[in-house]
Order: sequence, then structure tokens, then C-alpha cells
Amino acid sequence: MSIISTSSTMAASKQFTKEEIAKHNKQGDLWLVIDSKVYDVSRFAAMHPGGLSVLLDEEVAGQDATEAFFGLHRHEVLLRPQYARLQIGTVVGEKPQIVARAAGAVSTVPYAEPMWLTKGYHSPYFTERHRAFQAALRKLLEEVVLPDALAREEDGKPVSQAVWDKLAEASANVMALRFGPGPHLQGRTLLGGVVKPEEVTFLHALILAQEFARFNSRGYMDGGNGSLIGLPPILKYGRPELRDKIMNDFFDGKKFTSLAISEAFAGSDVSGMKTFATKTDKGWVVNGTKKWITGGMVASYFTVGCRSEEGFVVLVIERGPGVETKPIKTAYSSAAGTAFVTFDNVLVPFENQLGEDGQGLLVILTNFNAERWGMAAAAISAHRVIVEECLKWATQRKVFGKPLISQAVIRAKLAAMISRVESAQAWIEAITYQMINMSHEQQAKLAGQIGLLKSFATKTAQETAEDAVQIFGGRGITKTGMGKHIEHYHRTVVFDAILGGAEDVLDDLGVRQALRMMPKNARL
Ligand code: HEM
Repeated sequence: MSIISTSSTMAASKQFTKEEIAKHNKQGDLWLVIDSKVYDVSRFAAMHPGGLSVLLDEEVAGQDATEAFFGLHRHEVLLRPQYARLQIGTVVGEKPQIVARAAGAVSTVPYAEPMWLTKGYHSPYFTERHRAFQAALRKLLEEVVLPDALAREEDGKPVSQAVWDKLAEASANVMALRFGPGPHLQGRTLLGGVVKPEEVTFLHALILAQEFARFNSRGYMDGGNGSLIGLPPILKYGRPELRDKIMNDFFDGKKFTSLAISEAFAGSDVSGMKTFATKTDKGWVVNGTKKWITGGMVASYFTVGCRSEEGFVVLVIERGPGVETKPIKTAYSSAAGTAFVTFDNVLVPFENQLGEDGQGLLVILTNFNAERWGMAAAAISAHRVIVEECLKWATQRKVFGKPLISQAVIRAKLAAMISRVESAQAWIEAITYQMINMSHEQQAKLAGQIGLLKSFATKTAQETAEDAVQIFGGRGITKTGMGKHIEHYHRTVVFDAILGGAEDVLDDLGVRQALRMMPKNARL
């Protein structure tokens, strides 16, 4: 994931012979070559995080240290301004061979992109128009979201308002786009006009979900995604006035909504829930608590599942008197805004009810397919990033004088990873095509497939995470340097396996749906 912006490529124009470079090989007068570029590290050497002595080694000082460097550092180190300026020139007659991917470009590493995005391959689903959409989106995300994602994942703060503002800009409307095709896109300019509102299908939604998942900043991304599960029930069941107010607040990047179903007492077991809504003359009065509410720390609205005398009801509760949120520390960054939410005698107007009394389960279930499909899409994309990391590492790292990739066991691990990610991608593309050609009601028959797909995507992702740590060794459990993405992935991959339904539950759902569809007359 070394990405270069055109402004940081300014190379020093002076040229040096190898003989001249070799003379600068001692403390205080120290040069070295990396990928044909000459670096004067005379002053930096004493501050080098890897120590001074390694730079004075006779194979490094005054020499071409390309191989040694790339066995120990990510390319992005050299792109940081403080290190880029150590370059004083190039070697006579040599040209750089290693190029960072430009912001927005596709990777040329095999399997680093889905087949439809790989040069020379074809797709039954995606066209050049989709590719133009993907390119515009990736450029915007890598320029605007990626730097914020890396910084916030570290400091634990929520998505910066400047990012929301940029995504919401009238010329881009990415916030509205994230809700897939539909009337909410009408009249909007989308990504500078690269796609028209009526052209948008679930294939665009797949591109969006997969592009947003490439940053390997899992807490940050979930923090930004909270509304994607909190809002859909409001869009479908909310009264027009409430729906439009909350929808526009989100599309403008101003206010966010979290789904608040799970409790310390109950997860998917709705009957075990304790949050209770009492009907009064003035409206519903809600008391109870909710746990693991993604994005809850920054949410202005909560889509809340409650028990009541009238059955299960879903209410939209606005942050205000009686509503409190406290952060919960989980394995990923607090940028996710994961909250414990308490409702104490909160008065909720009847207009904020979604669906009829006792119909709450229907309201919640209506988005489960879309939610799981989106999670699978993101999981597959994040998985692919790890395949690229492993392929690069295995080819650039030398052990016992040979690249790591020359070991058959490493190639076997890579083969398994590639097969997992490619089969999951092919499956989701096929399901997405069905979604495009089915009505919302018909899509109910995809519930089993989507459940199985999500479970497959997250199980295989965890297998790859384990394999990746083995390939990277100690670096795979180290938060900085070469293996930082592997460490992050390995630590956070399990979130996908829990959110939106645990694997066993989804597998069972898939098989039970198949059983319901079994023809009565089928025999061996
Ligand atoms: C312009 C040249 C260089 C720069 C700017 C540089 C910079 C850095 C930085 C920032 C780190 C911290 C870890 C990271 O962020 O990846 C590091 C670690 C390290 N560097 Fe360098 N370095 C340079 C050249 C070299 C060379 C030629 C060697 C050759 C032996 C070397 C050996 C090391 C070692 C052994 C570590 C520790 C790696 C680890 O903890 O796994 N460095 N360097």
C-alpha cells in the first residue's frame, strides 16, 4: 500500500559514479544507494531507528543497499518527506525500478485486484463505465480518506469532519451513493458525473463497499459505517418527515445514526432484551441499555429495538435528555466509537416509531441481507489487500540467501490465500447480479446464500490472517514497520466474523433455507 502523490516525486538531478559513491563510506560521510537513488545519510545515520552500525556495514556504506533496504523497510519509508530529502542524486546510467502506485491507480501485482479490474481480463458483469466509476472513487478515497484513516486509527478519534464534508460535497455525493441504487440519488451529481443516478446498480454498491474496505483501518472504517446499518430501517419505515430530516443530515455529512439492538443481556435473541418502551399519552417512554453500538459515541440518532406490552417495537431515539453514551474499549481503535448506551426515561414521540406495534422484528430483519452482503464485500476486499502484502513480502524478503517465495510451504500458503479470495469474490459478484435482477421481495431467497457467503468470507479471511502471520513471522505481530498491516488484520479480522451474525448461525440459516426449498419429490 505504498502510494505516491505526484508532488513527492521530485528527485535530485545530480548523477554520481559508483566509484565516487563508494568513497563516502564512513561515519560522518556516509552515502548509500537504494534503487539507483543516492542518499546522503551522514547526519541521519545517528538517528536511524535501525541503528548506526547497520549503515556502516561494508555491504551498505557507499554501496548499493537496495536488497538490504527492501528486506527491512516498506517502500513508504522512502516516500516520507523527511527521508525523501536525503536523496542527493542518482547513479550514472541507472534508472529507478521500484515505483509506488499512484493514488487511485490499480495495482499491477497479480491477484491484488479483482479479475474485472485486472488488465487483460474480462467480466460478464462489469463494463468500462464501472471501471471509470471505480477509478474516480479510489482516487477520491486515497486522497481524502486514507490519510485520515491512518491517523485516526492511531489516535482513536472519529472520522474527521473535513472528510465527511468532502464526501458529501454536491459534486460527489458519496454519502448518498453509499446507500446503493434508489430514489435517494435522483437529481444528484455523482462523483463528478462519472455515473448517472439511474445507472447506479448493486454493482456500484459492491465497488463502493470494496473500495472503502481497502485501508486496513478497521476501527476507523466501522466508525464511519455505523449509519449504513442504522439508517436503512429509517429509510424504509420512517415517516416521510423524519426520514427526510435524518437522511439529509447524513447525506450532508452532519449527523449520524447507529443501530442499537444488542445488549449485555441479549444479542440476536430479541426475546431476551430488557430495553423496554412504555406507551403513554405523550409518546413512548424508554428505559434500558445497549452494548457494542458501533459509531454510538458520535451518533445523533439511535435506531433502537425495544420490548413493550404491545410486542417488539423499533424507535428512533434522538440524543438528548436521558440518553448517555460511554466508550467501550475493543480490540480495534476507538475511532469506531463503540458505545455502551443508556436510556433513562427517554420520551420518544410516536412519530419516531418504525413500523407497527409488534412488527419490530420485521423492521430489523429487512436490512439483514444488505448488511451481511455489505460485510462480505468488505471482508473480501480487505482479505485481498493481505494477499498483496504477502505476495510482495515473499518476493522481496530473502532468507538463507534466497527469496522467501522459493520455499514450497510459502507458495502453498499463497495458493490457499488466492483461492479463498478469488472464490469469495466470484460468489459475491454472482449474488450481486441476482440482486440486480430481483425485486426486494424476491431477494428474500438470497438470504441463505448471503449468510453462507458471509460466513465463508470471514472464515477464510481468518485462515489467511493466520497464514499471513506465519509468512511475516515476528513482523506479523508488530504494530509498526513491514508487517503492520498483517498485525492489524490479524487483530481485527474477527470483527467481521461476529458483526452481522456469527458464522455458525449464518451457516445454519443457509442450510435451513435450502431445506425449505427442497422439492418434495427429490430422491437419490
Ligand atoms: C535512506 C535510507 C534509510 C532510511 C530512511 C531508513 C529508515 C528507517 C526507519 C524509518 C526505520 C523504522 C522502521 C520502519 O518504519 O520501517 C528503520 C528501521 C531499520 N532499518 Fe533503516 N533506513 C534506511 C536504510 C537502511 C539500510 C540500508 C539498512 C540496512 C541494513 C537499514 C536497516 C534497518 C534495520 C535493521 C531496521 C530495524 C528493522 C526492524 O525493526 O525490523 N536501514 N529504518
